Amino acid sequence: MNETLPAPPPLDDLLAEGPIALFLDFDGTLVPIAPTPDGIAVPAGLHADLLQLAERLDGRLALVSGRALDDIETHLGALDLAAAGSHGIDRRHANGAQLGADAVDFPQEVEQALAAFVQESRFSLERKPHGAALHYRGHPDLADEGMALARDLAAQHELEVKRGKAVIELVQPGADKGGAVQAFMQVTPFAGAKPVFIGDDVTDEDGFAVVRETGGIAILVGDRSPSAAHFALANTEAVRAWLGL
Ligand SMILES: O=P(O)(O)OC[C@H]1O[C@H](O[C@H]2O[C@H](CO)[C@@H](O)[C@H](O)[C@H]2O)[C@H](O)[C@@H](O)[C@@H]1O
Repeated sequence: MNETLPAPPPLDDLLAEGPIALFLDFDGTLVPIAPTPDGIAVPAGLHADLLQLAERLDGRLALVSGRALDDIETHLGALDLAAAGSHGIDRRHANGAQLGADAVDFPQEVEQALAAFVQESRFSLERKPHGAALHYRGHPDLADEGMALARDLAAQHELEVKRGKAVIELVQPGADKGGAVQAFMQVTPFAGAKPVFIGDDVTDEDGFAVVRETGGIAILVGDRSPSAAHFALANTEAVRAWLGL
């Protein structure tokens, strides 16, 4: 638990002050971190609980994840929620309609280069339509090698590198969670509400920065310093309890 950040006020208290728009990270926020991306244990009824919460917020709830949207659907079922996947660049309204421009596909030659690289290494490759992730959980010694490769490929193909928990990712320029929050906050039903962003990873700091700049509330899950968050919750269980799930 972050010792310098206080717990957020109860959700009911925030709602009593006015409408809020809730932006929720997925891994490490709603679902505990697991050894592999497919090995997560999704709490029973999570999707139904989120739908109920979204209804309570008049639809102002969006998932904002590093995962691809179709990957999240393999774990939650067909999404009836607003969501932004692949680090926020692939955005959808709750009815499934695209929000903004279509996200650009990940270059095939980069995916092939990564696939060839992981065959000869202890990394595992997560393919996404708009990015790719090199996972090295359990092998922290691989981080420098992974970063060197990712930086090279990013420079050659005009991509960007993101680091997360035991993962190095290549993404399209502009893929960041802050951009997703800004995009949702311009449209119904989010516009005019106070944004609240909850996330655990360094990639969530982009979302924190945007809600901070726009008078919202940033909530860190776990511990990290520095962070732009105002408040902290200890873990995914504390998040679900705070949300009333
Ligand atoms: O933005 P998020 O929803 O938090 O997604 C961030 C990345 O999460 C996943 O990787 C992380 O979680 C895995 C399962 O717990 C874990 O094995 C891995 O070490 C973590 O980095 C996902 O696989 C990535 O695509 C997301 O970008």
